[in-house]
Amino acid sequence: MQPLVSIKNVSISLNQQNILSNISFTIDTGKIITILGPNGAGKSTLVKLVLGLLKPSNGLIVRKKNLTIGYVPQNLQIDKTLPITVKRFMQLNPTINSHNIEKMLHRVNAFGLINKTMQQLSGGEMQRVLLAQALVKKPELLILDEPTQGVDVNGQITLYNLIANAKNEFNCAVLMISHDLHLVMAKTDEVICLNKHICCSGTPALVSNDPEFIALFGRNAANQLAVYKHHHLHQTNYQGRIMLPNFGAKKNV
Ligand SMILES: Nc1ncnc2c1ncn2[C@@H]1O[C@H](COP(=O)(O)OP(=O)(O)OP(=O)(O)O)[C@@H](O)[C@H]1O
Repeated sequence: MQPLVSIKNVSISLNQQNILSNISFTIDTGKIITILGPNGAGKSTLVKLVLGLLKPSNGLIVRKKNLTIGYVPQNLQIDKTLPITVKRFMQLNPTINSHNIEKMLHRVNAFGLINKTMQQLSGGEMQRVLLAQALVKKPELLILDEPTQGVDVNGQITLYNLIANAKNEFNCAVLMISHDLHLVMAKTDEVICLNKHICCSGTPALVSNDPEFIALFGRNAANQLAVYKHHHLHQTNYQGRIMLPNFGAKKNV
């Protein structure tokens, strides 16, 4: 099957600064890809390239013809002086009818919020509404940039479950940036570890069999988390989130 997006040897420089080099991977229907990497690694830049908001300096990005993309940003800055209800927000896309809007809000457990203003929403509620907004046009590709920032642990679990269910229901692909390794990895098909280039990539299945990890965290945690063996140690700071620097997947050095 033709990939939804094919990224071939892509590099990008911004203001004479080399941001990403030699990036190659494909995004295929029905797959969840998680991008992880330290601050400044180029994760958001890569997402912008996939979205078509930035053009590569070198290399090629090929998108399936008429590809529909749903995008969930990190957060949405809404002017406090311009209150807008969830319903009005969802109606900003005039091609979507009310029935589908209500159905999608039900789908993400946010129907009860329909008459609230966007400004009133908690972090988790806001992300569920943004997810509904991204899903309502039934995208072939769902892209999420750190969707759980500012969301508590229960909210994170809910959100990742919704994302995985949506992928199954709509048979779309998911590309997301996340630091929540312990929550996200069990639902991820492929991890791309980025630090201005792809350091390594591969399936989280490797993790659960890593004896060091099992010894450290136990089998239960191993089922939830991926361990990747990494050739070069990056100075990453995940501020309490688990980041294991020793990777064992596909190498790209
Ligand atoms: N328009 C720009 N001009 C110059 N440099 C830029 C521009 N946009 C981003 N950068 C730089 O590119 C690098 C990658 O930025 P990017 O936002 O993609 O990283 P990130 O991995 O998403 O980081 P974070 O985890 O902190 O969100 C950073 O060093 C950033 O300062």
